[in-house]
Amino acid sequence: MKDFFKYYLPYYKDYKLKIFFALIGIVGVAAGSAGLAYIVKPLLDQVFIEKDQQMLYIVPVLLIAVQTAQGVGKYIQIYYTSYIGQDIIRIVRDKLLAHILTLDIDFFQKKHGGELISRVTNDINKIQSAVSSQIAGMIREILTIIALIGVVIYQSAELAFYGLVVMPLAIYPLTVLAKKMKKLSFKSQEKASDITSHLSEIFNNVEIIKANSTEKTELEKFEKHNKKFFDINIKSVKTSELTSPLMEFLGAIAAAIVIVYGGSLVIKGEMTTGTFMSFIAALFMLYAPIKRLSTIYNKLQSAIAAHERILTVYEIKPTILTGEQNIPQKVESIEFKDVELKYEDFVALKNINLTAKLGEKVALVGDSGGGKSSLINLIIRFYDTSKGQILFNNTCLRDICIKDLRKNISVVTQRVYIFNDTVAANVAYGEELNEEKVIEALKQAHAYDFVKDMENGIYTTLDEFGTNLSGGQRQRIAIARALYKNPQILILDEATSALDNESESIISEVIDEVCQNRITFVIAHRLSTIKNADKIAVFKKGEIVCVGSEEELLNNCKEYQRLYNLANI
Ligand SMILES: Nc1ncnc2c1ncn2[C@@H]1O[C@H](COP(=O)(O)OP(=O)(O)OP(=O)(O)O)[C@@H](O)[C@H]1O
Repeated sequence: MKDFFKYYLPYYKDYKLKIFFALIGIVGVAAGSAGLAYIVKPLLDQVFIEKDQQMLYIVPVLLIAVQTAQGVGKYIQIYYTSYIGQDIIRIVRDKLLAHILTLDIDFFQKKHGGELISRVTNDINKIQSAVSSQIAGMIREILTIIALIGVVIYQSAELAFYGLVVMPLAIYPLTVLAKKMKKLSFKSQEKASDITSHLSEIFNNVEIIKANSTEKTELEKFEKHNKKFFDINIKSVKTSELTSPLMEFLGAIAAAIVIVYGGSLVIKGEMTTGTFMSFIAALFMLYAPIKRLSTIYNKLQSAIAAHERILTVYEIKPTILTGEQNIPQKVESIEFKDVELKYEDFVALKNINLTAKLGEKVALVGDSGGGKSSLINLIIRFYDTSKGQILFNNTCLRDICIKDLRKNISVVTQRVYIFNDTVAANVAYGEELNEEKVIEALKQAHAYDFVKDMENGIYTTLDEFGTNLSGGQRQRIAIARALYKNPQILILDEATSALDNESESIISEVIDEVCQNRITFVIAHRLSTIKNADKIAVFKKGEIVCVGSEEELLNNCKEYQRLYNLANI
């Protein structure tokens, strides 16, 4: 718990004035509670026993005053503590996402998107109440306890001893319960994250689920996760709610002792009824904040568990580190020298030697799993080589600033990402929007003809999945986006494989046109797309087995001949 508070303490320094107001509120609540207990004495002794007329009016006024102090105090405290808590959590959430976004692509491929969403939402929400209302609650309850103990001791130090002696007895069982709560919270958050993961998987794959009629199977899987989540939460309720009866039991024992001992003092005339009643009121009122304090302590365990889960994300550091140099003004060549790539222990590429020159279109072909996409992963530095070097002119790729590198590379994949925004914003994604440049890029991609006929031209809003476009149109928007950047390196990864023959031939023409003045890599399953390639590299089991023009390969490369024959069956 100490570590938890130490971690969040620096965040509070920007809220000094707000903390001050919150504290005033907290003091108001604590003083109000103590005042209420104290009023019992003049009410009984002076109003009821001594029949003091003046006090008859003073006591109710005092009562209204202390209740108002308590109410206003509570309002002020809740407003300011919530403000501080929400704002800290906003910053923590931004910071966590900023960190996650610096991590390697490998991290995202291994982690479920849903799990990450759960960290950024569920886990952080758990911390929110801890850094705001629970901390304030703790301070408030502690102050209230101190104030009430003050009243109790002031009324009778001797009785106070009997009333409070049972308190230390509560410490051990409460600590055991808190430990159990922390474990359960950890498990509960894990389950919550399983649920978000599963939900995001279902919604992302809904087309496959419906097409295969597996709604029931998916629902059953979900129900299992949901039931486990329920079981753990019920266990948590069982544990945390034990605190209350435990405290009530101990409170009753204390009250019983006080009644027997204090009652005998009143009977003997050694204590006034008012003092006794004020004492017993303070004692009863005292057990409520103690009970609340232990509940807060339990809830804090769940925040601590969430915090520990978040810390594990912070412990992961990016391994793909940026270089300092800018990408060459003109990339004349990209050279792979004895390159090897490992995914953990699996060697996906080995002995790769390949050169691509300015103006060239280099095609990568080969069986599925041959290593074509892995080569692209290296160029855009999603992964780093485990051996060998990649040179841009004479500059080592690792020495180039990643941001600058990616600014100069455009990738078009088979899966087109459309954002829920206008055509123009989709084309200019990540860059400043320039209308003329958007139109130019759309024209180059042979997309302007259909875009200008849309309802609002380039300002027509596309939906997230691009469902108001055909597959070929989506692909052309993606090519326009790639060209808008005017990249030095253009990568087309299976960009035409999802298209029908007509769309494919249009896109292939577009690709031929846009290859000039840059280096282009094309991965294609259909060999027809790469007929005009300057160079074809044939991949087999992670190695390049032949490189050459189509004609050369048809004459000399058995693997290419095999692929060619397969394609022409
Ligand atoms: N992120 C990864 N982690 C571990 N292994 C991977 C990863 N990406 C690819 N692989 C493995 O590396 C090998 C090469 O994969 P790669 O995607 O480069 O092949 P490819 O030639 O592009 O295949 P396809 O034509 O099917 O896209 C495969 O065996 C694949 O399972």
